[in-house]
Amino acid sequence: MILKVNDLTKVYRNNRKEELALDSINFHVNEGEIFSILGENGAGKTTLIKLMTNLLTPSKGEILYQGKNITMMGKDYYKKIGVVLEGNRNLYWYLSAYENIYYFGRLLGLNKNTIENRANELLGFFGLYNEKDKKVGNFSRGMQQKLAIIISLLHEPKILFLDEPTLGLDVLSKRDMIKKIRYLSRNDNVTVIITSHQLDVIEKVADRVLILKKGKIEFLDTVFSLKKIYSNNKYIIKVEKILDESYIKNYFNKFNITYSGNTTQIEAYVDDYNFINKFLECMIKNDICINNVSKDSNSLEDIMYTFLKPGSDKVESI
Ligand SMILES: Nc1ncnc2c1ncn2[C@@H]1O[C@H](COP(=O)(O)OP(=O)(O)OP(=O)(O)O)[C@@H](O)[C@H]1O
Repeated sequence: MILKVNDLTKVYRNNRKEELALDSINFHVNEGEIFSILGENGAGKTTLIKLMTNLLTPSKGEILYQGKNITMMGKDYYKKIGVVLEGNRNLYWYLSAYENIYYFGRLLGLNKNTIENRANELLGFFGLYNEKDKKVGNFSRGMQQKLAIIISLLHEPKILFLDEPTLGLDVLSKRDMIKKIRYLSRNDNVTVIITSHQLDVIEKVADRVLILKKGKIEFLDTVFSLKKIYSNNKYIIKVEKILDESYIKNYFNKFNITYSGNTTQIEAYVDDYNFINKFLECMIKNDICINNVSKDSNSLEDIMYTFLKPGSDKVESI
């Protein structure tokens, strides 16, 4: 375990108004894991990240880094963490990539040799070595994002905080970024704490997800168990005949139908596969051609949608 969050509470006080942004939350982060923080707008993600990066102080509770309170650690804690909260906005656009690295490296207290060695290694790793002398203002969004991450990794932090690292990236750059994040975690044992509204990214990259709702923890476990617990038993059946809704109702309680030409596609939600069997038997008995039967598991996005839907307190079956 690298971070331990105990009874963490944050109350904002403005003009005599109080806003409880985080309400006594407890969790830990394991060393080397990719830990993702999710939740709807206003759930408390930014507040939590700001507390974990020591940019805010808790109203109650504490965060321990390897057993030490991060508020007490002060500067020592900053040596352990790398933070990319606003991506490219941290960079100087009129300086080259290398000049940016050098400038921030010096601010981090690193000497010239260390910066040079580390810069060459990281520029190579992120595929930016040949661009190192170009002005950052001429960089694409993906290149700027990579450079911001390079700078945050210069001092070899143990924990890397990434806020929306793939926002605005094209498909290729997004995949590349996912690969790099996984490499950092798996090969360099960097703990990555990541927030993103892009759930396809989280699904591919995260080991565990913490879902916040109104300042409380709604769920905390692996992506795998989130999907296992909350995935619906949805089956897709395609048959070569136009079947009436009233007919399908004999077999399934919850379903959607779409028609195309002479085929009917049924999305059926069942807890018991026997209902599918009975339906298929009937199709065979009546000489109706079955084109497809498949099980469709929910994506993380589907699951989050049910979490965040107004009025939903728990994930429900569709
Ligand atoms: N400086 C502040 N003063 C008062 N209230 C605040 C402040 N910052 C955040 N809040 C409130 O705290 C709650 C949590 O906000 P936070 O920004 O942490 O949510 P979030 O999950 O990061 O949202 P988003 O996805 O929109 O960025 C919200 O109700 C918000 O209005």
